[in-house]
Amino acid sequence: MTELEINAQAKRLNASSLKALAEQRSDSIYSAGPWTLNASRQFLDSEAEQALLSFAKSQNIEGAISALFAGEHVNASEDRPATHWALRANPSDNPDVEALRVTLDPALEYAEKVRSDGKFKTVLHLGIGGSDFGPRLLHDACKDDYPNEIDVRFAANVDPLDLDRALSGLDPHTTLVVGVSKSFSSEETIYNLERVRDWMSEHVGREWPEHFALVTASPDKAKAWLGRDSDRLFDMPISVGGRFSLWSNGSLACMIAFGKSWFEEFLAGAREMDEHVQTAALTDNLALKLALIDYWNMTIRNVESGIVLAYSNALRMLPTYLQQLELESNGKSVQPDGSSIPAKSISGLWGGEGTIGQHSYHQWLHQGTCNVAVEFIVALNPDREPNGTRALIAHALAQAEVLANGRSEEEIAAEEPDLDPIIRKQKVMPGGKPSLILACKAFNAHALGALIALYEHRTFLAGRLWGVNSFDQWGVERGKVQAAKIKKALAGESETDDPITAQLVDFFRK
Ligand SMILES: O=P(O)(O)OC[C@H]1O[C@H](O)[C@H](O)[C@@H](O)[C@@H]1O
Repeated sequence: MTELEINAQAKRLNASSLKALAEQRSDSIYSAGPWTLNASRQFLDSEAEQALLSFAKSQNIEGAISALFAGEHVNASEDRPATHWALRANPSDNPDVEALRVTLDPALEYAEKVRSDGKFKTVLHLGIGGSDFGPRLLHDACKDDYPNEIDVRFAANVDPLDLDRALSGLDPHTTLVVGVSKSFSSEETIYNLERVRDWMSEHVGREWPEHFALVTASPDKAKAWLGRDSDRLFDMPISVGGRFSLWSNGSLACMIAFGKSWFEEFLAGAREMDEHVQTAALTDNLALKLALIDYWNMTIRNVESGIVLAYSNALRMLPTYLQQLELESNGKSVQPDGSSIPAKSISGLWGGEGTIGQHSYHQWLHQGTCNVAVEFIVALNPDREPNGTRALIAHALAQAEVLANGRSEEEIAAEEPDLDPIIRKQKVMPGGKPSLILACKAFNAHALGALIALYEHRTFLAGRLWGVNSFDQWGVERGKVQAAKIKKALAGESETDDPITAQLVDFFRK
């Protein structure tokens, strides 16, 4: 099956009504662990789905799943496996898996100790990118439902205000700083660590290293930074990419806040999803289903923007988290062998929290001219106040229905016969906007683990369909190099090559 043949399927379905297609596909419901996907409202029918599945097989999608879990070097450009899944695996006979799994033990033990000691009242997490988004998401998603007495704060940006805000009102004597950097060289993290070191040593003197726990794959750099060895240096395996690292000791701050059993529940949810992805038939594999829909919408149907709407206050950070996971993984245009990919890869991805966005950008979703695909994540907690919860569900379902079915001029005329015809035209909702609904009726750490693992596998499988290596990120390097040069120019120590940048440097220096 080629892309051309799939394109022919899209052409065939182009003029179809999404409402009619959805009614034909009302059995497009798939489950894995605590999550259920309703995928009815897509421009698909069984013939097109069959074509997509054949395409996936022609890309050896089954081989990709096996290769990931066999620890093959799926990250070709860095000649490494991608082993995030091993951190959540059951105890294993495979020594490589076991070696990764046990890297969590010292940090979990330390977390329990901090919890029982009671010395630290605040944990300040410093990291950026994959060393920040994951722990931030975990903390925000769980802080209301898991008993915790520790105030966890985050700072990531090199903008000094970020750390100023995080430090505001903190008592250094009861603060533990958790510094997370796989490379131990990200400028923002080192900058923030250095500022906090100064702040800490000003207040606690030579005891300052006792207030730091560092998580890294570069322990030598961390030791050099601390000026000594420490039993609070925790490992981040080199084969676990930054954006896949929330299963690692990178989540130490959350381990301390919520405890070992919480973290184990989180890992168990991911493990359940890993098992599903490895054992489900391709037709029922939730991660593959989502990857194929991404390929269909973004590559074949030219969707310009993928929108993730979290109908869950607990998951309000999810769109930001997914931007790194999906765009850093698949925002590429070259295959591992150096040749260009045959077609367009992932579209832009953004989103927000429902119902908040309904009072903002949903106008654009409903009546704008962009080709969008929307994803509703409805994650419920049965213990919450029922009227609000019912309203939350109703709004998610209403938005999905209106996006798909729209409201025609005839319908408006029948419902509002006295309406000025000019206004009537402006009230038309074109509809035909596909969406997915991913729902969980009892959201907790287990469900969160399953959800993130699902997105990881979807990202990897979609990357395979697009022909890219989802585990490297060469595109982020050049800007860092240029910034280092420009910083010198801003300090008056050198010139910049680019005339426009030089002009701007001049502007900021005056
Ligand atoms: O954990 P670190 O080595 O500090 O890296 C932090 C982040 O920065 C890099 O630029 C990458 O884009 C991310 O993938 C990574 O997660």
